[in-house]
Amino acid sequence: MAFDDECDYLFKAVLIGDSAVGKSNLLSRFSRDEFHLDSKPTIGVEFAYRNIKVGEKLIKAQIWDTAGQERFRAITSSYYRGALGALLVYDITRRATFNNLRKWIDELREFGDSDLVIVLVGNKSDLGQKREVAEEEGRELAEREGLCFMETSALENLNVEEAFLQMINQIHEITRKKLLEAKMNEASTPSAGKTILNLDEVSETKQQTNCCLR
Ligand SMILES: Nc1nc2c(ncn2[C@@H]2O[C@H](COP(=O)(O)OP(=O)(O)OP(=O)(O)O)[C@@H](O)[C@H]2O)c(=O)[nH]1
Repeated sequence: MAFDDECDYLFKAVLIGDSAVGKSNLLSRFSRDEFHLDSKPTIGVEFAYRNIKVGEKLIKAQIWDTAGQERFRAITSSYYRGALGALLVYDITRRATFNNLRKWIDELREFGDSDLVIVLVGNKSDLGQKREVAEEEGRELAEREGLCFMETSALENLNVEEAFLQMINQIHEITRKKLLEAKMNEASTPSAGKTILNLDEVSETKQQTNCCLR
């Protein structure tokens, strides 16, 4: 997490998944409300920003998109460095992209932060007649792996906002807890008599639990 002048927090999040599952279109839909039927494979890394208000705080989400194709991918470790969230995307009309999720989850666990918030996304839900992966299969995998889950359509703009916001809200929640823990640690050291804890903030944090918090 970082800070800049215009916003309270700057979060980095990443998009991953096989080629042509719709990562770039999910990002363009979320950041600019655009969709491209003829989008070209991503080469290297691209990113986009969007400002979101969560409670009283203004969050700037910086979202990175890289190629699904191995030969076009940027160096993996730097792609994940500093990321607090990830949208892991497959295409509900191509089972191979679902079968490959194991590889992506292993990569996330290897290179990602231990607190990384991961939302599993089954994209192209508008193509129901070509479906090869049942919604239930996505949900079960997500439950087994402790991830959030959502089916989306970048084309029809279904659940796109929700998927990103779910990730951003979870990141915000985890960050708040960490800041609070740091404050409490500070308060419990003898030299930190000046730190005043806001007990409303503590109880509010305790009450908020949801599927992504592990
Ligand atoms: N029907 C439908 N097509 C989609 C949807 N999202 C993306 N597409 C199409 O799928 C193709 C690939 O989309 P991209 O967004 O470029 O996929 P990507 O995952 O970024 O691909 P790489 O850059 O190669 O990793 C394009 O032809 C898009 O128009 C969707 O929700 N529904």
